[in-house]
Order: sequence, then structure tokens, then C-alpha cells
Amino acid sequence: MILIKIGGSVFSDKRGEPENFRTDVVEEIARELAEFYPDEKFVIVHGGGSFGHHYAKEYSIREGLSGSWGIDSWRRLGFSLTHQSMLRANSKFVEIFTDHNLPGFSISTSSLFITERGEILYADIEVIEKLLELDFIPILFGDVSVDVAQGIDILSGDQIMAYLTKMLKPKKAIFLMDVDGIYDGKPGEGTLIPELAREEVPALLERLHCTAAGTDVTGGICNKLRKAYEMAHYSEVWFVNGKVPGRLSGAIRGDGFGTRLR
Ligand SMILES: Nc1ncnc2c1ncn2[C@@H]1O[C@H](COP(=O)(O)OP(=O)(O)OP(=O)(O)O)[C@@H](O)[C@H]1O
Ligand SMILES: C=C(C)CCOP(=O)(O)O
Repeated sequence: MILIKIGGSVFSDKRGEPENFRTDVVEEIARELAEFYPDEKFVIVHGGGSFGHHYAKEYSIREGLSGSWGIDSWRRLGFSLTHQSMLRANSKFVEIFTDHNLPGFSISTSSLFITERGEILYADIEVIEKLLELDFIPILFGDVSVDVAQGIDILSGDQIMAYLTKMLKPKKAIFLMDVDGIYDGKPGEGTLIPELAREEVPALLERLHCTAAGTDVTGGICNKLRKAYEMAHYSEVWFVNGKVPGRLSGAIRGDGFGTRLR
């Protein structure tokens, strides 16, 4: 099984209009997956992009429930609206997958996962395992979450990737991004790293200023790299450009252009 995260920056313009969706990009991803399926099994996780992040920010979901009825009544509505927005993104993926004869099946993340300050505390993944046995392609997504510490929070697709890698032990985990891979510095300024050893990640995090007190509250490349560091215990991890046709296929075959972490 191969686990793939389709980054929010790949299927939408995060700085653009709310709920913009790059149909052509996702269609190309589906076309490439259809070349490998059913010989290869897949689990897909997609990010929030221009869908969930917009509502999550507007209703400050990451701050959780406060204990004040006024604020919480408003935030509960935001929690629901954020989830509905993610369902709209998710249904676009399922439609495109099924149009390409791929049995993509929607899994509502917030119904399976419980978090503690945004980190996964518990998840019931039996249904995902069963769907895989039955040759479905489960499609999960970054979502809102019920959180034991603060009532509600946001669960990032990158956290889900790390959890599923640990539990399902895919032969490969692939992050599709809107840049060519991991750079030693800012994309466009630093150089692309084609091969990265797990032991090199802590030093790279320091060079990228991803210290514990860093500013990546909602994720970004620092969170992605930290999660990939955990994942590399169990699986090879790839970072490739999901907007360039052929790059996903290259990562699936193992001869692709991007960053390979082992
Ligand atoms: N050293 C770096 N190497 C690679 N990307 C970097 C680096 N530093 C910053 N970035 C930025 O990180 C972004 C990818 O992180 P981001 O969290 O936006 O990914 P995503 O998975 O597409 O989004 P989402 O979390 O919404 O699903 C890239 O667009 C890139 O510009
Ligand atoms: C904002 C929401 C609801 C999901 C966040 O998931 P991510 O884009 O993978 O970090």
C-alpha cells in the first residue's frame, strides 16, 4: 500500500478565493493513479487548502472552546461550517476518482480521530483496513476534531499521514506539494535536496529555523518535516511536486524527481 497526501497548495490556491479547486491537477493525479491501480493499493489524505483553512481561521477553531457561552456558540457553528467545507472538497476528490474508475471512498476523519491539542490521541482505523482489503481507495482529509484538552481543534492531514504510516506501515508515503521537494533553505533560494537520510533531519530543521519555539502554529514545512522524521522509522517518504504531470508516477515507481527521505 502507498499512502499519499495531496497538499492543499496542490489542489487549490491557498491565497485565492475561498473554495477554489484545481480540477485539472486532481484529474491528472487520478489519471496517474489509475495506471497503477489495482496492482497497487492506495490511501489518500488531502489537506484543507482554500477550503477548511478559511473557516478555521475565521472562527479561530484552534483556540478550542473557551467556557464562555457566547464565544462557544459561535465557535461551534464555525466547527460545523469548517467540516462542511472539507466535505465539499472531499466530494470533489471522490467524484474525480470515480470518473477515472478509481473506487475512492470518503472517510470523514473527525468521526474516527480524537485529538489532544491537535495531536492524534486515538483513532479507530479498522474500517480503513477493511476497505483496503476490499480494494477501495479510502480518501481522508485534514478536518476539525473533537479534542480532549480544549474541546475542539484542527487535525492536519500531515498528522494523519504520520499516524497512518505508523499503524498501516505503507511501503511508501508520498507528500504532494506545490514545490519540487524539500529545499535546504527557502524554495527558489536554497538547493533542492534529492536524498535525505533520517539522521540529517534534526540539523535541517535547525537550519530552517524550525525550533520548538518556531512560528509554524498551523503546520507548514516544519510540521511536515517533523512528521516525516517520525514516518521514516516505518517507511520511505517522498516529497514531490503534485502540480507537475509525471512526478507522482515517478515517486510511485521509485525513480522520480523530488526528495526521498530514508
Ligand atoms: N525548505 C523548504 N522546502 C520545501 N518547501 C518549503 C520550504 N520552506 C517553505 N516551504 C513552503 O512550504 C510549502 C508546503 O507546505 P504546506 O503546509 O503549504 O503544504 P501543503 O501540504 O500543500 O498544505 P496543506 O497543509 O494546506 O495541505 C510550500 O509551498 C513551500 O513554499
Ligand atoms: C483546516 C482544516 C480543516 C484542515 C487542515 O489540514 P491541512 O491542510 O492538512 O493542515
